[in-house]
Amino acid sequence: MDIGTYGYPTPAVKKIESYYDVPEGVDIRGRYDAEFAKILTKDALKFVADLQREFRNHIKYALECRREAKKKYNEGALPEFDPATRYIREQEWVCAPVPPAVADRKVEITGPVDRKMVINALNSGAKVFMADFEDALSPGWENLMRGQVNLKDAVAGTISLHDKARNRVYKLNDQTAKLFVRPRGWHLPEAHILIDGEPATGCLVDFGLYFYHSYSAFRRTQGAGFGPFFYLPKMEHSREAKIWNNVFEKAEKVAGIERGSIRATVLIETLPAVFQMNEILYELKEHSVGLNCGRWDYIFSYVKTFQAHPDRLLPDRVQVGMTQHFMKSYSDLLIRTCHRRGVHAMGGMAAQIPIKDDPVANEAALELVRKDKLREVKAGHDGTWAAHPGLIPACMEIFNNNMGNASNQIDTVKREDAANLTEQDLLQIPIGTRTMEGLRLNTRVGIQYLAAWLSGSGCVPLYNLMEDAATAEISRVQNWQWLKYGVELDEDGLGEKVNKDLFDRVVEEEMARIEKEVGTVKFEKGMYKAACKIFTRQCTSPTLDDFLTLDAYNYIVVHHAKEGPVKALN
Ligand SMILES: CC(=O)SCCNC(=O)CCNC(=O)[C@H](O)C(C)(C)COP(=O)(O)OP(=O)(O)OC[C@H]1O[C@@H](n2cnc3c(N)ncnc32)[C@H](O)[C@@H]1OP(=O)(O)O
Ligand SMILES: O=CC(=O)O
Ligand SMILES: [Mg+2]
Repeated sequence: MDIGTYGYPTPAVKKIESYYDVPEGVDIRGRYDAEFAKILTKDALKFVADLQREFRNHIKYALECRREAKKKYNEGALPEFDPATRYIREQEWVCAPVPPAVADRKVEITGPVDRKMVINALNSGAKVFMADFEDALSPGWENLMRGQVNLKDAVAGTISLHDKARNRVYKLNDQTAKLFVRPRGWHLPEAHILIDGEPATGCLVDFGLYFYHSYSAFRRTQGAGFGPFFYLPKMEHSREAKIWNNVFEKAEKVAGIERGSIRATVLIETLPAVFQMNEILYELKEHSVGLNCGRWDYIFSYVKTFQAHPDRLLPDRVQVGMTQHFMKSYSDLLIRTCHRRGVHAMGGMAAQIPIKDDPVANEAALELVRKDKLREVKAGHDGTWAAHPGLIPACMEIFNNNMGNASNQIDTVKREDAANLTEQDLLQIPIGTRTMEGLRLNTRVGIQYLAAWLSGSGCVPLYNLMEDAATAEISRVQNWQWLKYGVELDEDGLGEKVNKDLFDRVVEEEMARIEKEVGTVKFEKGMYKAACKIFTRQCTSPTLDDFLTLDAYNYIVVHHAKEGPVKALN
C-alpha cells in the first residue's frame, strides 16, 4: 500500500486486458472477472446509472443537511421532535398491509454476503435472512461483487458450494428463510464504479444490481407476489426515507411491477431518527414493512450527536445496555409507533455468540441472549435478530412461547403507555462508570476489528462477542470523546485522566497484548499495524471523523485500468 501526500493511500492500480461492456458515462475501475461480468451487464449498469443521475443531487442535499444538523448539535442544540411535522405524528394513518410472506418474522439471522454464510443463513431455520452489504461487510470490490453473484444464485435457488478442504457440499434446503438485503448507508461511495466521472453512491449500486437481477425470481419464489425486501440503514431524517421511496417507485416503474411491491424495514439506529419515526414511516407508507432497533449504531450515534456535549459522556461500552432508560424509551416508542401504523417493530442484536469448548461460558452467554429476547418479546417486539445459527433455537423458543400461535403482535400489543415518552426520556444520560479497562477494551477491540476489516472481514468474533462496524464505532468514538474531554477514569481508585500520554501507553500495551493473543506470525502478516495507525489517528484527531469506514475505505480501493496508473480519487 502506497501512502500518498496527504497520508491517504493511493489506490493500487493494476493493468487490465479485459473490459466490462459499459453504457455511456460509466467507467468500471474494479477487477474484471467473468462471473462479475454477468452482474455488471450493460443493462444493469444503465439501471444503476439512471438511479444515480436522478437522485445524486437529492443525496448530496440530504448529506449537506446532516452536516447542518451536526453543526447545530455541536453548538449546543439537542435533537427534538420537529414542530413542522406534528400533523404526521398526531394524525391517524397506517402503512400498507404487511405482505403475507413476511407476516411472521420472529427470528431473523443476519450476516455478510459470503457464499457459505448465505447458504447457511437461508438454511438456518430463521424466518428471515438479512444479507448484509453494511455493518457486517468490508466493502471491497471482491466482497461486493461476489456478494451480488451469491444473492443472484440464492434467489434463483441454484446457489451451492463445495468446500474441498472439508469435503462438504453446501446447498439450499427445501424450506429457507425469506431474504432481505441491506445496502450500504447513503454516505459511502463506490469508488470502483464511476458515473459521469464521479464515484457511484454505494447503496444505489448494492440496491440496483441486486434488484435488477433478482426482482422477478424473488417475487415468484420468495415474496408471493411482493418484493424484493430490504433493510435500510443509518438514516437521520425522513427526507432520506423519501429518497428511498422515490428510488423504489422508479425501480418498480422500470420493472413494470406494481407500486408497493418493494418493501423495506428501516433501522432506527441514529439518535436524530428516533424523533422522526412517524415521519420515516409516512414517507415510505406504501413500501414499509416496519422499523428495527439498531441498538449498536444507536449508541454510536448518541456519542456522535453529543460529541460537543461533555455533560453527556457515556459510561463504559459494556454498561450501555437496553435497560438504560434512554435505550428502553427508544425501544418502547419504536414499538408503539410501528404498531399504531400497522407494521413490524423488530428488536435488535444481542452481541453474544456461541462459545466453543466451554459449556459453562456458553450457557452463560446463551442465558444473556434469552434474557434479552424475553425482554423484547414482552415489550411487544414482533421479532428479533440473531448473529449466529446456533442462537436461533433459543430465540425462536422464547418468541414462540410468548406469542402463542400469532405471527406478530402488531394488533395485540399497542403500547399506548409509551405515547407519553418525552424528548427527555429519549435523551436521558446513561448511568455507569468509565474505567481504564473500558479504555483498554475499546482500543483492543477497535484495532483488531479494523485489522480484520482491512483484510476483508467485516464481522468477527472477539472475546466471545460479535464485533462489526457498528460496535467498533462505539469503541472509536468513545475513546475520542474521553480523550477530548480528559475524562477521569473512576472505579479503580487511581482517578487517572485520559490524555494523549495515557492513550499512547494504552495503545502500545494493547498492541503487545494483541500480538501475544494472536501470535507473532499472524500479527506480522495481518493488518494490525496499519489498523493501529488509522484507529489512533481517528481517536486523537481534533475533530471527530463521521465514520470509521469512510476513512478506512480509502485503504481498500484497488483500481484497475487499461492504460496504467489512473488518478487517485481521494
Ligand atoms: C450491529 C449489527 O449490524 S448486527 C448485524 C451485522 N452482524 C452480523 O450480521 C453478524 C453475523 N455473524 C457472523 O458474522 C459470525 O457469526 C461471527 C463472525 C460473529 C462468528 O463467526 P465464527 O466464529 O466464524 O462462527 P462459527 O465458527 O461458530 O461458525 C459455525 C458455522 O456457522 C456459520 N455461521 C456463523 N454465523 C453465521 C451467520 N450469521 N450466518 C450464516 N452462517 C453463519 C459459519 O459459516 C459456520 O459454518 P460451517 O460449520 O458450515 O463452517
Ligand atoms: O445494525 C444494527 C445495529 O445495531 O447497528
Ligand atoms: Mg447498524
